[in-house]
Amino acid sequence: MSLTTNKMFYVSWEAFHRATKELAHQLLGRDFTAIVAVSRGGLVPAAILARELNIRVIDSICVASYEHDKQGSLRILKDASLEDNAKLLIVDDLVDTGETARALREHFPQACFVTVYAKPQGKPLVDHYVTDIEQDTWIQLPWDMELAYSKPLAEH
Ligand SMILES: O=P(O)(O)OC[C@H]1O[C@H](OP(=O)(O)OP(=O)(O)O)[C@H](O)[C@@H]1O
Repeated sequence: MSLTTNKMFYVSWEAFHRATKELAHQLLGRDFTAIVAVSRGGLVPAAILARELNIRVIDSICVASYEHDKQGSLRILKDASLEDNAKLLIVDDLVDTGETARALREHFPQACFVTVYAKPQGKPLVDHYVTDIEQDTWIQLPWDMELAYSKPLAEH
């Protein structure tokens, strides 16, 4: 993910849960036998989708992006042990530039790739998503935030 402006989209746990359940509605009736969560961001939506769609075989692929010289490529720290096939559901929280999604699509060409949030650049790479987010907006996910005191407006 890259932050180019300070536009923020704050997501509460409830909002994230609701959006992921909407994603589950889109996928209902499809015959998925297993989920691969893209760690780390995909772990939470993968758990929610597994519950809603009654999928009990869950695996993960652990990735990190190269930050300097090899920008754009992805390092696989741990691969999934499940074989690529059309009944495999690959889950991530969001698609931004699409670099992660592109690499995962190459890795799992037959699988269905879904995210909860999608920015315009990455959107064409996902099969299903729920919420559009502008490219220059940073998505603040609930596990990256905590409750904090907010000063009354009159005191600002
Ligand atoms: O479309 P892209 O530009 O590739 O960005 C999307 C990726 O970025 C986030 O992961 P992040 O790199 O923040 O790692 P993390 O999930 O382990 O925190 C997110 O979970 C996606 O996997």
